[in-house]
Formats: sequence, C-alpha cells, structure tokens
Amino acid sequence: MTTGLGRAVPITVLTGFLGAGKTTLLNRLLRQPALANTLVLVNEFGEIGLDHLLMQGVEGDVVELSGGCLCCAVRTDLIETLSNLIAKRDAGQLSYERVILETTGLADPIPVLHSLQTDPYLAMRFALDGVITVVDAATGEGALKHEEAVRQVAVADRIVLTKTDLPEADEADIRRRISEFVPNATLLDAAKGEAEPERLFGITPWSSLGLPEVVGEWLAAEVKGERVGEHGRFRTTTIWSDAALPPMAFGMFVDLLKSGQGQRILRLKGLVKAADDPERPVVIHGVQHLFHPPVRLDSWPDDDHRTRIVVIGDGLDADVIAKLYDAFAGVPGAEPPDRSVLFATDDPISR
Ligand SMILES: Nc1nc2c(ncn2[C@@H]2O[C@H](COP(=O)(O)OP(=O)(O)OP(=O)(O)O)[C@@H](O)[C@H]2O)c(=O)[nH]1
Repeated sequence: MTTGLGRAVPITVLTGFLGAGKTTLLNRLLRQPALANTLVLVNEFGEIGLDHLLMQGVEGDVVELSGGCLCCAVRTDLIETLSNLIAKRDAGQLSYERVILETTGLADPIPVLHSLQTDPYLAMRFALDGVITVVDAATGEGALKHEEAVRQVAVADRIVLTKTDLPEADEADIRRRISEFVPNATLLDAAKGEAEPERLFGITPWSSLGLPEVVGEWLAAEVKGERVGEHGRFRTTTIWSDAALPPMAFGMFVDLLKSGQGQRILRLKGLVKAADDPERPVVIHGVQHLFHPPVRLDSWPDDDHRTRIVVIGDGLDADVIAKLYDAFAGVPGAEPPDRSVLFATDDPISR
C-alpha cells in the first residue's frame, strides 16, 4: 500500500509457544541478504530479557519490548513503540524496509493482530505481511494443551515446524493436527531447510479469511474487550548468582532440575557461569521435559557476568531452584540439595 508518507512498511508477526524455536529461526533468517534492512522487535516475558543478548552478531536493529507480554501489559507500548519507530524512519534516524515482531511464547496473538489492523496510524503505516507460527515437533503436543498455542497456530498463514531432527519429535502426528486445524497454512520444515525468506515473506498480505472460522470470533471478542488472559497462572522466576558451576556439576544440576521440577517447567533458559572458564558462559535451554544440549559462548554478551536463569512454569518454586544451583556451585553455607524438597509435589514451604 502506498500513502502520502510512502509505502507502508511490511510487518511480520513471528509467534509460537515457549521454546518452539522462534529466536533460533530469526537468527538464521536475519543472516540472509534477503532480510538485510530488517528491524526486529522482540517482546520478552519475565524480569530479564535474554533473547536480545543471544541475538548478537545479527545485522540490523533489535529493539526489545520487555516488562510484560505484548497481548496485555505492553499493548499500548507496542502502538507507541511502532509509532516511534516510524517517526525515526521518517526523520532519517533509522533505516529499515521491514519489521519482524517476535512475540513471547505465551502471547495471545489476537490483540496484537487487532492493534496492527485497527489502530488507524499503524494500519496506515504498516502492512501486515504475514503471521509465522513456529511449532516444535518434539513438544508441540504439550504446547497445544494451552489456549495461547492453539491461537498462535490458528492465526498462522505460514507454519514453521522445528526440531523434526530430534528423536523426541512426533512429526507425523503434529503434521496431522496442524493440517486438520489450519488446512490453508503453508507448512515448512526448518530442519529440512524449507524455512527460507522467499517462502516466508512478501507472498500475500495476512487476512483472517481462509483461517479457521474461530479466528473471526476471537477478533470480534477482542473488539468487545473480551480476553482469555490465561497466562496469569504461569509464574516466571529468575535466579541470579555470582558463583560458577563446576563442569562436573553441570549435568547433575540439569538432571535434578529436570527430574524434580520438570513436570512444572514450561520453559527454562539461562546463561551460566562455568567454573572451568568463567569468561565463556554456557547457554542452557529447557522446553517442557526436553533439555537441549548446552552451548558455550565465546564471551559474555553484556557486562553482567553472573549466572541468570529464567524459568516459566506452573507451581514452580524459585527458592528450590536457587538453592539447588548454590549447592552445586559450592556456595558456602548452601545446604546440600534436599531431594525431599526437590521432589515435593505440593508447596514444600508450607509442609
Ligand atoms: N534440535 C533442534 N533444536 C532446535 C531447533 N530449533 C530450535 N532449537 C533449540 O530449541 C531451544 C529453544 O529455541 P529458541 O529459539 O530459544 O526458542 P524460542 O521460541 O525463541 O523460545 P522463547 O522465546 O523462550 O519462547 C534452543 O536450545 C534451540 O537451539 C531445531 O530445529 N532442532
């Protein structure tokens, strides 16, 4: 669309449940020349944002929208942020030809799409190019138990399947579920190299026509201000520590975390100071019961060289996780990991 202010800037919403692989996909896409001149807006859930730190080395601008989830707390911020970004572009302070908005894994995409389509200024200056939803073939079944994940899939015109390379993946089953639910969406397998820019961007503008009928109902409910607001039940906790974890303790820490708190973990990500080389932190990712192999960075991505681990879950106890970390890191005064506390199914504090 062309207005007196120039061509509307294409904007793509990149969504997908916690840990599905949105940032990984984005990192890969942004390295390709077709996406040079892309501005990325990353929304993070939780006290600290790690994604923008893990996106170092990526060309172009990355703007962080943190402090809450786009679909509720920071929705006005989204409108303001996008308006400011356009003003900066008009003034020649920023130069970009495309915007990608990465939502949090817990985002309800409906309010975001509604804002982009109905806010008069945004609708004039941005053209909604598409909604890409990342679906994890290994944990997608578990994710689809949550209303947010169902909504994210329902609004997609392009779906990127990830983790089909893992033995835990149930590709046939997840493909069947997706094609039954959103038969018109293009389904691409990232692990097979199908998620390329030319198959994801600039094809046909997003429209709710052709999507499941329920999407129209959700958008109508949004106009009336009705909300699902489901993710209030999830808690995000962050632990920080100056102490480094000995390499031998690393696997044990993750194993105990998995067996003790695994059922309650929806997402865990962290930067961990490792005792063998404290200058080269280790990135850890857990998605439901699946823990990905840790990856060593060449250096800390910012000036803060402490371990930080963000955990999102249902009924998690941050204190237990912090104590477990301290015990393995050998923090003086820390008690040895108490397995009865760790494996408790109810609130260990009140017992
Ligand atoms: N084996 C494999 N691992 C993947 C693939 N895609 C992503 N991962 C891993 O999955 C983990 C989570 O990936 P992220 O890209 O951080 O996921 P995300 O959707 O951005 O996570 P949140 O922003 O926390 O919701 C990381 O350990 C990735 O390396 C894939 O196709 N195959």
